[in-house]
Amino acid sequence: MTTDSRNNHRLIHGKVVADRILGEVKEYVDAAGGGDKVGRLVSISIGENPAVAVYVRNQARNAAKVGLRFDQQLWGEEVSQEECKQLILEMNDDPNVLGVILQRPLPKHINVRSLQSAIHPLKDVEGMNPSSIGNIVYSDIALAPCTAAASVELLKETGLDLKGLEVVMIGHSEIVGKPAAFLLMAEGATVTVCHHMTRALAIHSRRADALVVAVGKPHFIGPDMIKPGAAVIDIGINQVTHVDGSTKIVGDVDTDAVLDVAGWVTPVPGGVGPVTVAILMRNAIVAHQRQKNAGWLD
Ligand SMILES: NC(=O)C1=CN([C@@H]2O[C@H](COP(=O)(O)OP(=O)(O)OC[C@H]3O[C@@H](n4cnc5c(N)ncnc54)[C@H](OP(=O)(O)O)[C@@H]3O)[C@@H](O)[C@H]2O)C=CC1
Ligand SMILES: Nc1nc(=O)c2c([nH]1)NC[C@@H]1CN(c3ccc(C(=O)N[C@@H](CCC(=O)O)C(=O)O)cc3)C=[N+]21
Repeated sequence: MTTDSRNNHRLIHGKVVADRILGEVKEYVDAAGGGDKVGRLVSISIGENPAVAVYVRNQARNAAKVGLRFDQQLWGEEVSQEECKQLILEMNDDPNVLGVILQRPLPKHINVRSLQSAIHPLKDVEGMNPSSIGNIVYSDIALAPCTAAASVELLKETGLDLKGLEVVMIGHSEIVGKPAAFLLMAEGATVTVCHHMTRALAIHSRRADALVVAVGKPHFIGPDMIKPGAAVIDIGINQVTHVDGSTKIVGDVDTDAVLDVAGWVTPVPGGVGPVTVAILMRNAIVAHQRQKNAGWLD
């Protein structure tokens, strides 16, 4: 089924939002004296993972676009918890390190919560240190987990007034679903959070003015699951293999089918992904500002 061209205008393209954010970041970096002055963004991956590789490749591309130095570190699967913690603590004290992001997933023997806490809050560019997450409960949302923040930016792109908006979040992960719910509450939305224990999911999804989906199941949401005219933010990234063996990335939403009913839909790829990467760059300069205000930088 092809998408009726009449409805393609209902797609919210992430690139437009991402480019606007990247423009602001580039301006800040230039005004601060350029990448050498601002310090490098460190991305830590432990072991190989295709989804992480895509994300890190785009981080590198965007860092180059805004003039930030990017240090892509790939540690072996066998690295110990203690070694990781030691390396991160050294980065906290290294004035040339602007911020650190720890890519997920991590090997089973690594305690992600412990490593997240080891990244100093002022260098925690993904906002996943418990104290950073705590800030968004206090509605200090300037530096928040990237995908959650990207979802809110894309929802704002619709022009809908978030105050009192009925938003249903499907998925309650610590890195997407839960932070997104708090960010939406900070904007004044009325938020319902669903997960696999939620009974009669469709009752919730069909009453939503805006539906944010972070489940990880291809085409999980069809037109029967949404209210006509609703905004649909698709966070899912799923690789599907066709009968001919070719693979494709699709979201949690059946975009073509939903386009006939929804008011707005974010496509996958081309929606939340690019904005997630741009938000990481923006978080990096927020961290720089906070380090300056804390007297860490001369
Ligand atoms: N674009 C981007 O930047 C990013 C995209 N993603 C993508 O977002 C998706 C979600 O990832 P992540 O947030 O890590 O989520 P997780 O994979 O950690 O968890 C999936 C969530 O969906 C819920 N869920 C699973 N099945 C159902 C169901 N049948 N009904 C209702 N809820 C259900 C789970 O509930 P429960 O926990 O109760 O089982 C859980 O909260 C993935 O596709 C991931 O690739 C992730 C990070 C960044
Ligand atoms: N600590 C941590 N935080 C994350 O946010 C995180 C993570 N670990 N591990 C991996 C997943 C995956 N993820 C993506 C983000 C953007 C794109 C992205 O840029 N996607 C483009 C297409 C990519 C391309 O094909 O170039 C798009 O959707 O248009 C992809 C994947 C973040 N993740």
